[in-house]
Amino acid sequence: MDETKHTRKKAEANKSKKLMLEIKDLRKSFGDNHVLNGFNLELFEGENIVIMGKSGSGKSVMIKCLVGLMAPDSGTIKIMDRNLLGLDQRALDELRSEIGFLFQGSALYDSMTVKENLEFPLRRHKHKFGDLTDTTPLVQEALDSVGLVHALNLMPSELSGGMKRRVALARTLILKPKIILYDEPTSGLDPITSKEIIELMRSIQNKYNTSSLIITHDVDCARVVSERMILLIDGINYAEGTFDELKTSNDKKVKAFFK
Ligand SMILES: Nc1ncnc2c1ncn2[C@@H]1O[C@H](COP(=O)(O)OP(=O)(O)OP(=O)(O)O)[C@@H](O)[C@H]1O
Repeated sequence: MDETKHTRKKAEANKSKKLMLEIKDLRKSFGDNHVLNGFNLELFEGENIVIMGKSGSGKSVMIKCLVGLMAPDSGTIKIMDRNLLGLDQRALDELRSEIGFLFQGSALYDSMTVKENLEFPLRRHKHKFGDLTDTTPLVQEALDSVGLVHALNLMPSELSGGMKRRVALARTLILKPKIILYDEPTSGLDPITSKEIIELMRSIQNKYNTSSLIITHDVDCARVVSERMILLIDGINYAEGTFDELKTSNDKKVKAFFK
């Protein structure tokens, strides 16, 4: 099928889907450094969007605005129909439990077992599950989703880099988030382990029907996990489309990402 038709068809299909996240005209400057100059994004239920941008292009600034860690200068952010920028701390905390993060720095607590690491978010977000007397079923389900049930009682020091990343992902999944934000999910991993993590991201999307925003420089990762991609250039969504559409673009700035 012709790619333009494909995108149009996809856009039409999206119309019937639930809008999970909407960013409109997001702007953020630090003095004369205009980082975000009107960034827009729509993320639909069950969709994976990859965001690529050069180092310093504003990906982290955008994510920080998205999770309420940084206030934008202007623009709107709606998460599941709730206007993020108007929420008080309590409402923000509740909304955060619907969003899972897999950040580069999302390290495990070294002094805790895998099980204890996974129990941690359950305690922080009691409003979602109440006072659980037995966390084991939830911990096991999350570990099962990443193929690591056998690691329940291991310490982080006993895990490989890839296993640590999987446990971090399980710790994200335990709250059954509707949206997952991945920041460089494959960085620092060897190609085979990267491939495993990428496959896992797809299987999680299929199993939980999550919507994900994935920041990555990894072209293979982008190809496999994304329904759509956004290139963040000059503070805006400079180019948007499927992997194949962007890869075959004639625009110089777009081409640079696929070399
Ligand atoms: N708190 C801050 N104060 C001043 N400038 C900032 C602040 N945070 C980010 N910046 C600036 O905003 C710009 C974008 O930074 P950001 O960290 O979002 O880039 P990035 O796209 O995530 O880069 P990388 O891929 O290297 O992580 C940079 O010029 C950075 O110096």
